[in-house]
Amino acid sequence: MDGDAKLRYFQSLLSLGYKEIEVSYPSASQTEYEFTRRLITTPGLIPDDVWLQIMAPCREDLIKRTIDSARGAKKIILHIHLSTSDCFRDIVFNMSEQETIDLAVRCIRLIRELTKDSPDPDVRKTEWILEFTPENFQDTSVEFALEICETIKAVWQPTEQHKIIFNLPSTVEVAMPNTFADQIEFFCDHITERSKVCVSLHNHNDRGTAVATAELGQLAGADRIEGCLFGNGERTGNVDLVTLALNLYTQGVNPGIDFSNVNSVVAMVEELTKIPVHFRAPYAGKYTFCTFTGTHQDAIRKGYKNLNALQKRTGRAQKWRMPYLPMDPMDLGRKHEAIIRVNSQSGKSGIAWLVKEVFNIDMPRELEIAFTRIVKVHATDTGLEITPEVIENLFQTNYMLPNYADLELVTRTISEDESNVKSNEVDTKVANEQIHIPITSLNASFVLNGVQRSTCGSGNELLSTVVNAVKQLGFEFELIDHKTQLVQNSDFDYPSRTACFVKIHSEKLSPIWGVGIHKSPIWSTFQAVLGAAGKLAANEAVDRS
Ligand SMILES: CC(=O)SCCNC(=O)CCNC(=O)[C@H](O)C(C)(C)COP(=O)(O)OP(=O)(O)OC[C@H]1O[C@@H](n2cnc3c(N)ncnc32)[C@H](O)[C@@H]1OP(=O)(O)O
Ligand SMILES: CC(C)C(=O)C(=O)O
Repeated sequence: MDGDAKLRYFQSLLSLGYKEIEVSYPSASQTEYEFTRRLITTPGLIPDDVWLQIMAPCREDLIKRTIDSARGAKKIILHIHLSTSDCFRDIVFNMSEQETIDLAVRCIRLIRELTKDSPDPDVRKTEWILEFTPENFQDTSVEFALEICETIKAVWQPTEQHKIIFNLPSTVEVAMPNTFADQIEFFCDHITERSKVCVSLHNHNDRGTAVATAELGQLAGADRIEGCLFGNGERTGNVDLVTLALNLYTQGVNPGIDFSNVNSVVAMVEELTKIPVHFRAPYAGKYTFCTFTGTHQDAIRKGYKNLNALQKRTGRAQKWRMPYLPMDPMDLGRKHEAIIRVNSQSGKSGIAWLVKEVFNIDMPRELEIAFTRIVKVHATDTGLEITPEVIENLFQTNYMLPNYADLELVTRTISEDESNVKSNEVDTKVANEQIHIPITSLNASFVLNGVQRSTCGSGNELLSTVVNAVKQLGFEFELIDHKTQLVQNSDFDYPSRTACFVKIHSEKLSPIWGVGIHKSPIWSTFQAVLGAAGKLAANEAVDRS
């Protein structure tokens, strides 16, 4: 990242709520040094309660340069690292334990002189905290780690107000989380002047257990954890701070970090680091709140129904209790609509969910089963995910009039029976199951696919009247089932619409469904019956040929 990108990243971390941010390795390059200077010298970039952390190896020349980069800062955590494991001491440094301690002591003495003991009052105005990392702590004998930390503490002389940070890393993760936790517990129990020590963890993910290791280490006594958003870092990365924070959140502990718009955090990190966040990353992945399989979709649909019913009954928000979804996606600024994804392994619940999203209708159970068969054949044939657009297309093609939206009512005369319901009441009256609107005759003119047609029919009530009117157009069929439903998108959706579901069959062919949706119950019934009759006739024609 260049300076501008680093600045944006820094500001994003601030807005999420982080208070200790490692911003640079000033001795590594001019870019790192200048970025540190830019943060410190640009007024207003660093809030008063935020600590800048800067990092250096245990080398005098590089430490001097690092401290120089911090001139004028209010609060600095100076982070020095030196490996303590046998493997690194032998192979990389060729130093004994005593030589390693001696090097550390020399460097900490130098740091004291250049910071809190400096003769320059301006340097002493900075609040200095020393952080020391015995690198490869997990692979270091815990006795030696303690010995070097005790020695460093004695040289630095921390206070309770400005504790020394001992940052104990699994630099390369080489053991199970419980083993690491035992090492941390031992360290916490044996380090002296514990109230002047902040025990910090720094976990890498080589065994894929960085989160578990950090959490167990914290339970074992650690006070602080270092990590990166989405686990970026060398090799398999550092511990993922997003997961750590939201794991706390889901246990009812406020992590003090705001991920209420997690998608924007993903976008920021992906843009600046050019490293994508995995689709299945905990909490933040694109698929985290998507379910592809039928039984999961069914359970979640029931979960939402249950939650909504409880909320309606009690008039207040309910505790999150949802199969398969560990937290409410809304808490992360994510949407419920994204939850159901349908493919060839989905069942009727997921498909019904999408139909509800697209048309706002609850299909009768038998129609759900019939439509699921159609969708699954399509999903298997194409091998693709079923999107709302595909659902809309399949549903219309199979159950609705072609271009049903173009079906225009030209004229309609209605005669009513003795109960004398006024005609404008008829249009707004809706029943949830069977509709019994007392219409006994109907003259309908309509335009379908650009062709003007008209028909008339009579019966005992709306449904039989419409069925007869459609039969007058030359269709032969018998009505088997019929349901009507109110379709209301929102409180403002007035007048509401009616969905009509009919199932018909003929002597030769198996049953077929038709669906109509219109603000007039008469017209939605007409659409449903005409749509099903037309489809049945088309199937018969195919059957004959
Ligand atoms: C576990 C971690 O992630 S620690 C963080 C690591 N981060 C970085 O290294 C980023 C910045 N690093 C750099 O810019 C450079 O490596 C520098 C400036 C630190 C050193 O650069 P150079 O002097 O050119 O050496 P180089 O990059 O080859 O590093 C290896 C040298 O550093 C020494 N070294 C490695 N770690 C440390 C340490 N913690 N303390 C002191 N010396 C160290 C090695 O022993 C080796 O010394 P040698 O040349 O005498 O054998
Ligand atoms: C320098 C330290 C903190 C480190 O990155 C590690 O040991 O993993």
